[in-house]
Amino acid sequence: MTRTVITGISGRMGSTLVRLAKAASDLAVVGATVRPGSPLSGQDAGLVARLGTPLDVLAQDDLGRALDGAKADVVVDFTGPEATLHHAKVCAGRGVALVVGTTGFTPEGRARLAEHAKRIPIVAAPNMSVGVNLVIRMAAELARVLGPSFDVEVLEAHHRMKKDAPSGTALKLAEVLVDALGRSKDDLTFAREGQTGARPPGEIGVQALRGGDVVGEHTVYFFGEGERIELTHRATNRDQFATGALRAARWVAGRAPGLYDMADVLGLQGKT
Ligand SMILES: NC(=O)C1=CN([C@@H]2O[C@H](COP(=O)(O)OP(=O)(O)OC[C@H]3O[C@@H](n4cnc5c(N)ncnc54)[C@H](OP(=O)(O)O)[C@@H]3O)[C@@H](O)[C@H]2O)C=CC1
Ligand SMILES: O=C(O)C1=N[C@H](C(=O)O)C[C@H](O)C1
Repeated sequence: MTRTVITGISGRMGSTLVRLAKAASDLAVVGATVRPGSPLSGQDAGLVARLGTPLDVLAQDDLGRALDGAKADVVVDFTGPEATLHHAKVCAGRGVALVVGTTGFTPEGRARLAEHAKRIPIVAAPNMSVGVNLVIRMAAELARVLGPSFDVEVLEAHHRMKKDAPSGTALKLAEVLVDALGRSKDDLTFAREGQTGARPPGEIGVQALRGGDVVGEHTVYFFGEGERIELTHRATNRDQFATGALRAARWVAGRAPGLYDMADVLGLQGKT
């Protein structure tokens, strides 16, 4: 049984995680949190996460309090960059493993997460869907084989409430495409406007759409002469993100300290 604490349980991902963790026979939800000062603090986590049934675990507005006496193996965190970095510090101080789905970290934030991972095992990935992680690998492979004669563009679409852009997944795709094509981060173009001139060779475009209730869509375009390849993943609900995160939670509990990603969890050969 993996004893699991879930943060941000009133959120879109937090509530999905509580529902799927409760349904899993090998996971026990032993703690849950909401934002500090939230009026939901002290209420039953099942009700906060809109399960319709109590969970007999009270939501706390502080991760330390949620961990007190919980004997947790792992914390699963999909909140926001600042909250996640605070949670990573708390987990590192208590020797509890961590799964991070949060996106939108600055380079400094990512470095702080890596520092905490010297003390505890952390799985961090901008997209926990198995399908997306395979798409990321396929994109790298296509880029390597097609080479520089194809123009590469990444397009993502998300719901109107998403706070960061481009998505963490689009940035990960951009990173693996840069590597596969032997380019540099300077080749990434995040917006175009005005007299941009002809497309520079080697440019990799990354564009973001926002609107409605789009769960998450990513397409990598490979535009060639006389042909075009489009590699698309469309998420139609959040369950596959949560299922992947809970798989990561089972995998990371009890591991050696280190910063792991979903490729490690899924046993994919070599990192992209
Ligand atoms: N890796 C992946 O597969 C995926 C990653 N994500 C990422 O996950 C993150 C969350 O997304 P989503 O669920 O849609 O966002 P939501 O805004 O729906 O949920 C975030 C939740 O975190 C809560 N929160 C904020 N600060 C704290 C804190 N200090 N302690 C506890 N809870 C806190 C918020 O509370 P309040 O409502 O009171 O503000 C909110 O309930 C984003 O970064 C998103 O990009 C999303 C989907 C998949
Ligand atoms: O905020 C979201 O919703 C999502 N965020 C992740 C990202 O930034 O890549 C993953 C997913 O597409 C949903």
